[in-house]
Amino acid sequence: MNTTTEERVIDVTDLRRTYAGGFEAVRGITFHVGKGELFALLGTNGAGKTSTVELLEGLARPAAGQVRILGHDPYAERTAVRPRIGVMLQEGGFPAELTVAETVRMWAGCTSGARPLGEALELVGLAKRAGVRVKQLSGGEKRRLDLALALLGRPEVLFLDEPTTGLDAEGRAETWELVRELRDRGTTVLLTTHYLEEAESLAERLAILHEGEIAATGTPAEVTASQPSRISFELPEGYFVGDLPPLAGLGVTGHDVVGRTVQLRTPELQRAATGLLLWAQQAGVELRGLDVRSASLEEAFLQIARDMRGGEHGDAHAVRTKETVA
Ligand SMILES: Nc1ncnc2c1ncn2[C@@H]1O[C@H](COP(=O)(O)OP(=O)(O)OP(=O)(O)O)[C@@H](O)[C@H]1O
Repeated sequence: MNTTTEERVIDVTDLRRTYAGGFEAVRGITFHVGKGELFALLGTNGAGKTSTVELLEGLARPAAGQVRILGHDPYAERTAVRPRIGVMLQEGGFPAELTVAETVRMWAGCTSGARPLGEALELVGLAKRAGVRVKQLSGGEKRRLDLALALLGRPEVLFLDEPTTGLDAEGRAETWELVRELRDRGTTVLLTTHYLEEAESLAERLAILHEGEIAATGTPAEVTASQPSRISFELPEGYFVGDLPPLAGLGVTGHDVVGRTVQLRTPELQRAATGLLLWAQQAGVELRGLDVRSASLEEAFLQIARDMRGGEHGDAHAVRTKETVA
């Protein structure tokens, strides 16, 4: 997305975060998110997602670099930024003895222009659970309560940290629908998630973090396009791999054979599939179990993580403590 500096609701430049002991969890990342855009931050465990999001939320000060949320420094200008953002943390940590309604009312007391209780609960499908104590909620219901609280002040910018963890398929779909509606009404959303299909389905753009750096960024289609597509099929009776047309000539860059199943990898899906099907037609054979597909975001993610591990350093990560120095 080509946004001017004024349109950038989230603007991150060469951001770094260092913990006590000198461990650098965020190593100079740059990205921006425009108004009404949904941007996903993905990464393996320990990649630096939470460390980054905490800087964006103004909970810690960067070691270097700059964050601007709605044009303000979220750490130094917290009072200007806080009322305009909604934060859904990974662990809500509500008092267990309070009911859902009491929890929302308590939160509303600290939120300017809070939505009415009924509206907040309706939004996340908890209206019928208003009188239930928090300790009796399921994991998924607690996530919805987290979301209701994040949405209470009608935020312009919404930070969602693993919003659908613990939700069943239906709950996840409902949350996705709600997040889409909020985005369509102009809310800017920064999402971190372990569910790659969640990012694929919701995000206009995303960044894959690995060891504190951005390993890949772009639209989901751009990120997956960087990975080879796959064609798999069963070798026809009486045929061997050597009987196939020359694979390099079809733009195939790699292949595996397991039993009689062949899997081809290619960055030129149309060329490879056409060549293979023409060959099958001319040979008068059927390619049973034929499956032709572009890389999924999940495959791209796993491949990027593997590639990055190839150039690993490791030692610098061994020594670290749990205190923030910056
Ligand atoms: N307070 C801290 N002190 C020292 N190191 C920390 C601290 N918090 C996080 N780290 C380290 O920083 C790195 C990034 O952690 P972070 O929690 O940001 O990753 P993440 O991408 O959010 O991971 P996950 O998906 O597991 O939540 C990890 O190696 C982690 O061990």
